[in-house]
Formats: sequence, C-alpha cells, structure tokens
Amino acid sequence: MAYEKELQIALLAVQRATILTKQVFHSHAKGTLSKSDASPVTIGDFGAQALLISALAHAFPSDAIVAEEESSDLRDNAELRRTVWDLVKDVQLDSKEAENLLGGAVKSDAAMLDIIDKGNSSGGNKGRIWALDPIDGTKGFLRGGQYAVCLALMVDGDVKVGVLGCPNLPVDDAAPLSVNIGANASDEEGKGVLFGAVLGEGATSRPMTRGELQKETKIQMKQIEDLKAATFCESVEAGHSSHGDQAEIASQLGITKASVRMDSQAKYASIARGAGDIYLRLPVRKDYQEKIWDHAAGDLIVREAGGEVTDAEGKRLDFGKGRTLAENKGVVAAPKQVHGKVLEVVKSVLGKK
Ligand SMILES: Nc1ncnc2c1ncn2[C@@H]1O[C@H](COP(=O)(O)O)[C@@H](O)[C@H]1OP(=O)(O)O
Ligand SMILES: [Mg+2]
Ligand SMILES: [Mg+2]
Ligand SMILES: [Mg+2]
Repeated sequence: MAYEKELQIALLAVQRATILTKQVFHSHAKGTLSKSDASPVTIGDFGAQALLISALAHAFPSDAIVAEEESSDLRDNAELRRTVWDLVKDVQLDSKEAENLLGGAVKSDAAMLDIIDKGNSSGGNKGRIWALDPIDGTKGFLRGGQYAVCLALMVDGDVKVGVLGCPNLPVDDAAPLSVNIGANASDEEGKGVLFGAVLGEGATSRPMTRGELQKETKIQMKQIEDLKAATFCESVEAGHSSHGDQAEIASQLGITKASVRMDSQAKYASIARGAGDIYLRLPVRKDYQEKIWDHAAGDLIVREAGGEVTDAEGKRLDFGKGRTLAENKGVVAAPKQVHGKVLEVVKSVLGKK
C-alpha cells in the first residue's frame, strides 16, 4: 500500500490529539480567545496543534506544514501558556509502541511554542506539505456540537493522504443522521470515529481509541437514484455558507428533508460513509478565501468513497495555491452519479443572483 507509514502516523497523531481535545471539552475553562478575524481559538486548538506537529516533525522531519494556529497569543500570555503546557506535557497514547512512533512527549514549554510555529509554511505545489487543522469547527466544539481534528498530506499540490478524527460522531457508519447531530453532541459510549484515505486506495473508518489503531472498515457513499430522497449537510454558521442559496438549490433538486446542520469537516465524513448524501457550501462573502486545512482531508475522503468534490463552478479544489483555496469559491460534494445534476442547479441558482 502507498503512503502506509504516513497514514499510520497521521491516524495515531489525530487519535492522540483528540485525547487532549476531549479533556478540554469536558473541562470548565476552555481558555477561549478571539483572533484578529473575530473567530475563536481555545487551549484545545493550541494544544492539539502542538501534539500533531510534534508527531509529524518526529516521523517526517523534512516535510513542510501548513497549520491554522500560531503561538503569539501564548508567547504574550504566561498564564495561558502554562495552561496549554499543563495539558500537552501529560497527553500520551496508552500504547508505548504507538507513542514511540510519534516521538513521545514534547520536551518543554519553550519547545512547544516553536513546534506550534512550525506550521507556518506558505504551502504551494512543490514537495511534501501537511495541511492541519487542530480543531475544525471551534464554534461547534465550544457549543457541544461537531468538530474534527484534520490532517492531510499533499505531494506537489495533490492530496495523497487524509485523516479526520470526529470525537462526537457515532461509531456506526450506518447510523442515520439525526437533525440535531450538530447540537446535541457528546463523546459518550459509541462515539468517536477516525476516517482515513489514501489516494487510489479507498476510504475507511474505525472507532477511535486511546491507544493502538483499531481495525478499519471500508466506507462508501450511498448510491442514490432519486435525489428527492437525498439528505444534505451544511454549516451551522450562516456566515460560513449561504443557508438561503442552499435551501433554494435543495428545493429545485426536489429534496424535501430538512438540511442537517453541523460544524466542521464532519460533514465530508458523514456523506463519505453514506449517513448523508450531499454537502453544499456556497459563499456568503465574496472576499473570503477557504483555507486548505478546512478541506484537504475531507476532499480526499469523499472522493475515495465514490464522491465528487468541486467548487461552485465545477472546478476541482486546488490545494497547491498556498494557504488558501485562492482559485475556488464554494464547495459542492456529492456522489459521482448525481454530482453533475447538483452542480447544474447550483450554477443556475447562483447565476440568477
Ligand atoms: N466567512 C467564512 N466563510 C466560510 N468559512 C469560514 C468563514 N469564516 C470562517 N470560516 C471557517 O469555516 C470553518 C468552519 O466551517 P463550518 O461552519 O462548516 O463548521 C472554520 O474553519 C472557519 O474558520 P476559522 O477557523 O477561522 O473560524
Ligand atoms: Mg477549520
Ligand atoms: Mg481550527
Ligand atoms: Mg479557527
């Protein structure tokens, strides 16, 4: 199998990072700050990024990394730094062997800050670059909704490996999507899934553990013949994608079921395993450029599960343009056999505006 070591390290690193995010999820104080774009960041985001990059830097020291967060807020705030370090220093996998593959613990709080900043690559379409989102859907994480820990490896701009850790999704791939999955989440018994894909080799899911990897099962998008019966997923945040345009498109496709709203790339994972069918993300603001770490893993997992992912104009997402999807607007993800039809309606609805 291609990229076997990369997939194994990515799965273990994501699994380890979710031990930290779950700890923060259950703690009272999440250390939330507001970033310059008014989006939130928590001690969970910083801590998970430190653990993920530490593993990648150990296993693949010459690879570049594009990650969402940077350490300046921690450098400026000793108390916040101490809180993050108190979490990071103690998190480890239950399996010694697995922990060794990730290089063990981060050495010091100063090392932790430098590790967080190793995610500052400007990206591009040359060489090996990891794209990483320590907590995707921070608002969902804070709200007790869905969130995902996301890691993808690109080689020369092409995504080769994708991993999503979704602590609040049901383990059962066949569990139908409840409409309140994005609100009523928890990581109790039966929750927590690791999704993975390697280009050309299919997509899988497996229950999340605190140690060694569990055995995977293949996932596939649902074969839908009749779009009327489709379930479509969209963001909870109306500012992240246009609920109005998406409702209009769904209605023109004959979809009668209410949309399932949830945060994060859990949407890509949910359609890839056939729990939902279509993911629509149509721009609200013309000037917003989607970030590569918000899509790279999900794009590959959906395509490897039998789906097609394009932007609202029908172009494939181009991850080789830097830290953002500078050449794309919006996302349309659907099973291959119906993607063309969905795209046609997307173009027609957006064209009328
Ligand atoms: N105006 C926007 N349009 C689309 N996505 C956005 C916008 N602002 C922030 N995001 C990103 O959307 C992602 C969450 O998507 P979803 O709503 O589907 O869960 C987050 O990574 C968030 O980035 P950030 O991490 O900076 O908040
Ligand atoms: Mg994100
Ligand atoms: Mg994030
Ligand atoms: Mg964020």
